[in-house]
Amino acid sequence: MSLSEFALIKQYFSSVGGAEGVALGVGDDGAVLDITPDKQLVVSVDTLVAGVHFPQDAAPEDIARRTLRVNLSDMAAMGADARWFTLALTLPQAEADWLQAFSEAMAEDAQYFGCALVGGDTTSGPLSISIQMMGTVSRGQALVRRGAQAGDGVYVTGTLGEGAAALQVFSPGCSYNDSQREALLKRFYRPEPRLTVGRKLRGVASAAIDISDGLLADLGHIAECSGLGAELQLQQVPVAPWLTEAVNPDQLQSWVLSGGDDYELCFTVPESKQSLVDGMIHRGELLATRIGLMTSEPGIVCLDAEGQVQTVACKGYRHFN
Ligand SMILES: Nc1ncnc2c1ncn2[C@@H]1O[C@H](COP(=O)(O)OP(=O)(O)OP(=O)(O)O)[C@@H](O)[C@H]1O
Ligand SMILES: Cc1ncc(C[n+]2csc(CCOP(=O)(O)O)c2C)c(N)n1
Ligand SMILES: [Mg+2]
Repeated sequence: MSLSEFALIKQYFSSVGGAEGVALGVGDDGAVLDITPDKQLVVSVDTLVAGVHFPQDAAPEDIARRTLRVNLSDMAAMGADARWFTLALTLPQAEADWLQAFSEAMAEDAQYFGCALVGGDTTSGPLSISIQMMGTVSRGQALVRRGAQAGDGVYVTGTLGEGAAALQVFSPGCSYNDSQREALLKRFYRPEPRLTVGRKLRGVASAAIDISDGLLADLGHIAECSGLGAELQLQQVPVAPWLTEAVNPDQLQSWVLSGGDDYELCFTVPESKQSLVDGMIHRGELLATRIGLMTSEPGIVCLDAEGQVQTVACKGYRHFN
């Protein structure tokens, strides 16, 4: 029987680390490593494979921006300042035009987000791009998945569902109009890594993760790592109004809760900090919405507007499922 992505990692790789200087190893959005008495290095790696993470015929500039931003999203989830990255590129062929467009877009985004390419590896084979991202935080300031406590509020940045909705644009017979299509493609290829939010949440959030696999799956990681569960108020989960109008409610709910590819942050806040966070949201300093509560009972419970428990079938994207 084939193992799922997470069972595989747990069985074969979760106990390989554990050396001196490893403040946090396998199991979070990035590892946290002690480098100086007051600074820690945050490291993560994410691979994008043609046909799995983006369409085979995607433009080189789109692939470059998406790959960099998806990796920056893990730094945001850790509350880290992104600093340096390496690039491992596997290409079916070396085409000058493709490489020019890819490298120009990557350089432009790297400059915009304040990180620098410092090395990599180039091989021939099916199109696949890996970025290893390195960032820094002051010691003890990294946001981690395991820090939530029962009673903490659950929040999410931005809006959810557009990542999954964008996949329809790549299918024949897609029913979006031109401006919707454009907005979804932008969202898919240029997700906004929530680096500023991550920084603001240092010392405030008790746990954080970025939503790559879907809200239920990724909030599930915070819950599991913290030995807790969560209650989600479904009607509070933020969705772009135009998407609510354009898509049938069942389809929309599945995209919002389980679609993935949103690259927003989900984070938890202890009660003592909630008025601070709610004030920041109210003043427009933090683009986030409170969507639920951490509970001591394991599992994620979804509640509808009447407080009734709703069963949601698909929990999120998994490789090898
Ligand atoms: N082959 C591996 N060896 C060691 N650790 C791994 C391996 N694959 C994944 N991990 C670790 O397992 C955890 C979960 O990995 P995963 O790729 O799901 O990260 P994520 O941040 O949740 O998702 P995403 O890759 O979409 O950002 C991370 O801590 C990651 O570093
Ligand atoms: C062409 C195409 N088909 C499907 C998807 C959906 N998808 C693929 S991997 C993934 C989870 C995040 O990946 P990982 O866990 O590897 O970071 C999601 C939601 C896509 N993005 N592109
Ligand atoms: Mg992540």
